[in-house]
Amino acid sequence: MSLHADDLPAALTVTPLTAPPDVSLRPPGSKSITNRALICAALAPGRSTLTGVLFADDTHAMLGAVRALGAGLTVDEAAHTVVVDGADPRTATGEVSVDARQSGTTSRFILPAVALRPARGVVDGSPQLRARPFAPLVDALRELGATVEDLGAPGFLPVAVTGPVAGGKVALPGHISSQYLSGLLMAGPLMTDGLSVELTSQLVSVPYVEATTAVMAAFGVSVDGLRVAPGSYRPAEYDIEPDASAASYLLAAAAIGDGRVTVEGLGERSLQGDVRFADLLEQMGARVERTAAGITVTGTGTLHGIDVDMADISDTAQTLAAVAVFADSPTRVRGIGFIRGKETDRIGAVVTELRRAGIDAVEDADGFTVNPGTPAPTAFETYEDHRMAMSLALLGLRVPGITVKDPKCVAKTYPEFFVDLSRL
Ligand SMILES: O=C(O)C1=C[C@@H](OP(=O)(O)O)[C@@H](O)[C@H](O)C1
Ligand SMILES: C=C(OP(=O)(O)O)C(=O)O
Repeated sequence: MSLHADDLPAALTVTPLTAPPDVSLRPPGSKSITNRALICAALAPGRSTLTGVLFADDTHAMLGAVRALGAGLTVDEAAHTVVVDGADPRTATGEVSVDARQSGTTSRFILPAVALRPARGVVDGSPQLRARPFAPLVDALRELGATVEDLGAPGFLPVAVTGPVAGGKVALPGHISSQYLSGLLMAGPLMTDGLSVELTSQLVSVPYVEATTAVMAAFGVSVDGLRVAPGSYRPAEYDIEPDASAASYLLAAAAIGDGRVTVEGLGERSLQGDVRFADLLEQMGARVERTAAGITVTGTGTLHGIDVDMADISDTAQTLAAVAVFADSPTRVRGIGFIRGKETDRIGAVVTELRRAGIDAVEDADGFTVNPGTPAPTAFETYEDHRMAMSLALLGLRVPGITVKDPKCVAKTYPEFFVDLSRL
């Protein structure tokens, strides 16, 4: 049976490891970097070539979105390459519509870019995405001079936006999602007056904003503080590094399975904050080696619980919850109340599912506590959340009878997840 997301059954029982893993793997390209590079390339007049591209549901959503924006695309999935012929959206005509599917990044990055067009553009997504918060971005775009129509409940998708957006100064909350800020910054240089953002609350997911400014710099635009001067993007040849959030499952497997896993291509100069997940495994007792070429985690047979703020790297909180099950003391995760607004309420979901397996997990306003235990054979619900599926599957490496329902949901960011898991 193929373990690619397209071919998976309605429920998948994970085969426990029979020996400690000892492998070196290269996860697919970063979702976050792919979707940033696609936006910047689409806004850069001329031809850009992106290599190491992730092909998954979230990036297919972005490919469709930048096509609607006017970019020409030549896609070679087998070679992980996309050639982008960028176009200036400020000269576009005609109504467009974008289906962002389940993708937060696509929807939050494309909306400010669509607002650069002097014509109407509709942005919508799946029912799951329609339930995720958009109000701060809609409010900011209105303040910057765009017309935004609520086509559904105010503050949620779908919306229609008509530009051009003049730009200037805008106040933006930071505590709900960093994606609003990243999306505004990327459209910033094409706003008539440029853009200057003032955060009105503490920013979460900070490393993602650093990744945004790094990708913008590669396409010739610099961000000074949270200010972008009017200007233009330059086309570029851009190689996308592997996905650090995807890597968390593979590195966690080394710790859980008392083996050794190397993730290739995520060196010390990675743009992704989620590479710091390895630091947490180290704090728990695993051995970690970092080189320019990658990260190696070696399980030592002992894992201790930790108390950690994961506001910067919250996509790996569920991965940590799975590792914490096998520690010798409780793990407390803090600072991540905002992940209740992701694909699902991730705090509620992870606690509910661990408890379903007989693990004593406790929900808090801003995180959770996992008390270690031995999971019972369980069929886990996954809430259409790829990270629920990938994290809970890790339990099945150590104990028999772990089944993940709707495993296909990994297609959002990591269609080959179960293929790679089987290589352990
Ligand atoms: O900018 C990005 O690429 C992302 C930012 C994070 O979202 P929030 O800023 O909403 O926490 C993260 O969870 C998401 O998977 C990707
Ligand atoms: C939260 C996530 O994605 P997004 O917000 O881009 O939909 C994720 O990939 O875990």
